[in-house]
Amino acid sequence: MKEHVEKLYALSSKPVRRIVGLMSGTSLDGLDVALCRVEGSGPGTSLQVEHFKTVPYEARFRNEVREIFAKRQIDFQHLVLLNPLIGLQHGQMILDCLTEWGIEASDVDLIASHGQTVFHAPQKQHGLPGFPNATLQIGDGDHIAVKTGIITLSDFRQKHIAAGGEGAPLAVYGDYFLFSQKNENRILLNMGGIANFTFLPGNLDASLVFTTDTGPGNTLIDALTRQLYGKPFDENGSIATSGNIDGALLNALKDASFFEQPFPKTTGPEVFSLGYVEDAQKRSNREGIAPADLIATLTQFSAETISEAIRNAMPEGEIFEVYASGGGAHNPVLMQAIGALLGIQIRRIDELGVAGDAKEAVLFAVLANEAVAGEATYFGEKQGVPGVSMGKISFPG
Ligand SMILES: Nc1ncnc2c1ncn2[C@@H]1O[C@H](COP(=O)(O)OP(=O)(O)OP(=O)(O)O)[C@@H](O)[C@H]1O
Ligand SMILES: CC(=O)N[C@H]1[C@@H]2OC[C@@H](O2)[C@@H](O)[C@@H]1O[C@H](C)C(=O)O
Repeated sequence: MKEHVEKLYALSSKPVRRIVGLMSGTSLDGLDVALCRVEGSGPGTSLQVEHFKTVPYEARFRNEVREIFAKRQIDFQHLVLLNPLIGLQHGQMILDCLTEWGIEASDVDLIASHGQTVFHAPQKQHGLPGFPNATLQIGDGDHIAVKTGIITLSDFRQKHIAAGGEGAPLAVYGDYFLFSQKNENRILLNMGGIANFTFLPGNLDASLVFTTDTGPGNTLIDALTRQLYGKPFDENGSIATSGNIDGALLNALKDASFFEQPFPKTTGPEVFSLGYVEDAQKRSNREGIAPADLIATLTQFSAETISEAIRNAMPEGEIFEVYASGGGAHNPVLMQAIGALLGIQIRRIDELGVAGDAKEAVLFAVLANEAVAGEATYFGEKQGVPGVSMGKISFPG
């Protein structure tokens, strides 16, 4: 309908847009909801997080998603049913947040919804000749738009693949626009289920900017803590602190083709799963390892693969700062191990004005802002994809 297109067109020239960014990550802990006030676009973007909340998922809902999450064989009907269900649930969660914050839905310009990744399959991972990079996020945008009455952009990753990427990480776009700083080389490290980082050169040269996954962040620590201790995660690294790192198992864990691949690269819990750990235990003859030693070793595995990736990305002798975000930034064992391996004090992204837990939701608000009001930004050869506009538009009526 013309009325919707006209509204969208008017949005593109508003001086300030109010955008709700949403992220539901691989940890399945909840929906991150960030209400952002965004001015300008591209390198001229300035953004303020007005409100942020992680709406926790109920155990039943989390288990429903786990039934299909990162699995090659699933009940197909279950996947089809979850697509609208997640859209509706996310829509309701947004409405509840807005009520809590005293904001009318009519005062929000856009919703930017990542959805829930259910399977990530870059070509380098699936290896099937003739098949492209692929990834699937569910939680349909039309349902969010109709439920909330707010124009919704969703399914951001497909355009990245269509333009030659692996569909992730998309962090580079938000990181470059919001956090680049002249004369400071920055690594923005996000440690969710999977860890990734963006390199932002202090000379602000967009063609040197790039972003990549490094491998597991918390996903293996979470999976084994769930299995061995019946807890969702190793709170404050207390289990890891009580265990010892096992060198033989650590070497077996690090012996995987993903770590040999050049940057940029992506992965997911499809690879870094319970089966991955069991296989490394078998190869290193550590099937009987004490639970705390296993958690300590998995924590060190994340820390070493993250630090080695950062080292490999930085030119020799170059000075840089690392700003951490995501749930892993709350794990002191992980943070200290990375700092020790890199020989620097790891800082937190919160110092740069955005709460670490909100950063990924904010990223999608930036991507939606770019789609509606931005110009093409060239990121050069290193990133491997052109500066495309991402996200599919759903009108509420
Ligand atoms: N206090 C804490 N101590 C240790 N770990 C923590 C703490 N708080 C959060 N975490 C870890 O952070 C995880 C959640 O991180 P986050 O929400 O950033 O991940 P995600 O966004 O779901 O994942 P991804 O970024 O891979 O999509 C938890 O599952 C847990 O492992
Ligand atoms: C396929 C997918 O959902 N990937 C996520 C995941 O979580 C962290 C890491 O793996 C990253 O590559 C990506 O998310 C962030 C938001 C990104 O695209 O930058």
